[in-house]
Amino acid sequence: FVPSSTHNKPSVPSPLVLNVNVATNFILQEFERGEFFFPNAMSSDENNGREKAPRLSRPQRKALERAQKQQKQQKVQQKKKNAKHFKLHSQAVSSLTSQSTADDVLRAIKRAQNLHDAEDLQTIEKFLLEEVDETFAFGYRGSLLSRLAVAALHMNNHELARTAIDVRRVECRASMAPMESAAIIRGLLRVHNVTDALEVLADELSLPLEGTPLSDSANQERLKWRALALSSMASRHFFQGEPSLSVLACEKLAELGPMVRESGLTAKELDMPWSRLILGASQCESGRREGTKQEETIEVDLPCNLVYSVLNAMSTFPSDNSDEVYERVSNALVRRVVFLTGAIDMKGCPAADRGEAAFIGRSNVGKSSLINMVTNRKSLAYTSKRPGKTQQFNFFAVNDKPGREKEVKYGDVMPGSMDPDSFLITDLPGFGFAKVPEKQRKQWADFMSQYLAERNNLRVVFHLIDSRHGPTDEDKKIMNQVSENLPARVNYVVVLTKADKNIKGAPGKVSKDVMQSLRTAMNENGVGKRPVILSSSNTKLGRDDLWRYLRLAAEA
Ligand SMILES: Nc1nc2c(ncn2[C@@H]2O[C@H](COP(=O)(O)OP(=O)(O)OP(=O)(O)O)[C@@H](O)[C@H]2O)c(=O)[nH]1
Ligand SMILES: [Mg+2]
Repeated sequence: FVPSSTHNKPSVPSPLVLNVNVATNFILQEFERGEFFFPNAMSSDENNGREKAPRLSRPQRKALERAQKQQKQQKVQQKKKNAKHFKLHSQAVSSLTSQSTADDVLRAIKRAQNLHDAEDLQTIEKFLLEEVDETFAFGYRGSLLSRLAVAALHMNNHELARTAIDVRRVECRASMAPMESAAIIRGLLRVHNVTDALEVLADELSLPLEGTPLSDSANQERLKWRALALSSMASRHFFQGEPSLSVLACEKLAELGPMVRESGLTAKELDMPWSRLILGASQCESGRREGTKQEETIEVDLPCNLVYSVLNAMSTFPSDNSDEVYERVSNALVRRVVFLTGAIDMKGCPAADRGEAAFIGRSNVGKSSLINMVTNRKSLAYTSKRPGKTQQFNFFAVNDKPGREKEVKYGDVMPGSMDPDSFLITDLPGFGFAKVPEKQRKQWADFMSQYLAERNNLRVVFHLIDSRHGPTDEDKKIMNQVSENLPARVNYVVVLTKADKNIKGAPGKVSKDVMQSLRTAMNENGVGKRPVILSSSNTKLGRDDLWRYLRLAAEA
């Protein structure tokens, strides 16, 4: 209030008095308004500072002030910059810095995905691409990028996903985990980007790794995740009604199966979702039968029933003999089955209007039981402890038109037609049973040779042999007959039965001696190398193998 210059001029007192008065008035006014600021209330530091100030020269003081100001400005700018790039909406992790942990980033990604916060996701991407290098989070940057890609796909941000995938592949290749590739593939499939999914599969999950055996743990890991990625592909498209892509995935799985076996991975370690795949395939198939429009993205030959594609892939993999899976297979492949007729000669056979599979073998070897097993019915074909139960050629129709049994029983004429995968099963009387009169035995034998040679819709003959005893003389005769008369279009398959009763302490296996005598008999009687299936109607062993051949009848 009092200009310092006035102190230097004591010769003029009146303005000073005046000024003091004015000042007092002003103070009082301000006080009344409650806005007064006491000069004495200033901190002693400030006062001291004022007193100390003269120690620096003016240019020095100014320079100091400038430097301080600049420093302050820089700090503010840095803060602003950080806030612009890496400040997140997320409260759990509100900003990312190079000191953040992988867990922080992961939490931020998850939160952004859950909240559909596109801005946060972009901020995290910028952070991962621009702020940190490969040393960040102990080398987990690649994993974070793959998680980011998955989140981006969830939010339909394809561009961001692509960048994350590409950068990961180029900069973090060494640390890429197969599990992450599989997750990315799943993400890509979810948004219908099959092209990219196949590309990731080919680039990141190809096999085998150079110079390493398949049993190597890195190869095993890849095998496992490649298999799971392919199953995701198959399952997703089955459920979406796009069978061609699923069939393609199943074909790739079937190629992978033998490698998986070679690697030593077990069914338990793989934990393949076969049950779900079969469910998907059968749902897709029923849509197909009902004429629901199905998307065809690529050119692939579809089987007569999509379940066969899954089955084909499944049979190349190590099996865990899951009842649930087998149940689903039979229920999907045998939706209806009906006894058509019994025949004692060629005239009595039903129309040869679809493929056919026959079960032949010695009396009591388990033919009727095996038919019940593959069709998942308890007593479709009658079985008995007493040999000679089946006394005629019994014909069963699988997946015939609905209501076919009414036609058979009452002669009604039903509308509709059989399904594309319909086929016939023939249960034959057993040979070699002494109690059957000679004349009847001769009649059956003649009928059988005629049937094998002339039944032109026949596609597969299962020759059943007891796995405990090996081939009998009667079996050898059949082999001879097959080699001489069976047309080339018919597949001949040997089935070893009752494996559950086999070798004490090692049920489900067949003894070397039996196997040796079988191979010798096959060679000596002209059938040579043919498929041999080990089966048991009790434990359902061999069911998927049997179905691989039944498929030939269904597809005829
Ligand atoms: N433990 C065991 N017993 C079986 C198996 N398959 C069949 N059997 C039994 O073997 C007996 C004969 O079975 P069938 O299925 O009637 O045999 P089949 O070949 O049809 O006999 P025929 O009609 O006389 O020619 C029955 O008592 C069945 O329960 C099997 O895999 N394991
Ligand atoms: Mg029988």
